[in-house]
Amino acid sequence: MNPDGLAIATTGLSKRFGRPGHGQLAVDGLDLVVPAGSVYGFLGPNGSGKTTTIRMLLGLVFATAGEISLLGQRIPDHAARALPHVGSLVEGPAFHPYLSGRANLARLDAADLGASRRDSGRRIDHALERVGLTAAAAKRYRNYSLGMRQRLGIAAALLQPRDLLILDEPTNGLDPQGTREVRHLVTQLAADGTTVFVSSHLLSEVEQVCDHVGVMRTGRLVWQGSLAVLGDQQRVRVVVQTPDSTVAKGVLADLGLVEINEEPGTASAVLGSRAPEDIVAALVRAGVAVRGFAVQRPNLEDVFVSLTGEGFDVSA
Ligand SMILES: Nc1ncnc2c1ncn2[C@@H]1O[C@H](COP(=O)(O)OP(=O)(O)OP(=O)(O)O)[C@@H](O)[C@H]1O
Repeated sequence: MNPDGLAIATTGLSKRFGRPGHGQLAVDGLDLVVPAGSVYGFLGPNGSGKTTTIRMLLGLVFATAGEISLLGQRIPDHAARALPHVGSLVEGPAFHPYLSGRANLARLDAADLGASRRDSGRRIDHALERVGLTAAAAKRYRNYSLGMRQRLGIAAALLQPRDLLILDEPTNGLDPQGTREVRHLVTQLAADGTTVFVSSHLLSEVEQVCDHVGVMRTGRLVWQGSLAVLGDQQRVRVVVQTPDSTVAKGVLADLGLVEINEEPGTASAVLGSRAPEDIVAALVRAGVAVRGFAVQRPNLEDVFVSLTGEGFDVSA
């Protein structure tokens, strides 16, 4: 693969719609860094430029400025080298409602002139199996649930072996069951070693499946990084509920905990390297009446707010 270990890298990627010097800057100076093997959540409210970025990555629209490297190949110049290794789901493929899932895939597979005809059946079976649609393969597309439709779209992207999958809002419009199905599928694909770049306007969704995230706001990438930060012990806090909050505060301090807060009825601190059970034991030994004890891990929103100093507003 590419020498720098990145599945996608862009520098200064920008797109202006309309006349040069006028019109709207839909994407503004994006430096995306998507490590190979990652599940990268491309997060941002509707209209923040996610689809436009994805269309540029796939060579579907020209960038106004900037550079794109996809699997180590420059886009659009070397798109023909990179794109056969990239599966995508953008605005969903047009499926025929009266044909079965299998027959729909067969039509798309037949349109791929680079694929050998002899292996067609095997390719289709494999793609159906990977998205869990083997049992429903003979059902007409119009009778598929929304989740099944979306999974068929992903199956279409998987007719060939892929190193990278780019999915634009794959759970948009899905009910909770469909969302779970797609989320599970993304996790499975990633476990098989495929890099997945998936856009979403839902923070909770990205948090559940992704290990890297980029946050878009009005065309700009406002934060990008690894979600390993969520497991960072320095961000985990213990919260003690007790009428003896002043004594509890002293116990936490004696144990060497830092960033201690005390309010009437609660004392809290950063957990650090201490085991929660040792803290409870020390509190009890000191005669603190522990009414509640919680270990609070930060969620993506907390981390985002602490890193950028801004609220996360997906409805903007
Ligand atoms: N072909 C186009 N011509 C003019 N403006 C466009 C075009 N495509 C997108 N835009 C504008 O560019 C901005 C970014 O749109 P884009 O679709 O990339 O955002 P998005 O984050 O993917 O949102 P959504 O989830 O709603 O698709 C929007 O203001 C949109 O109106």
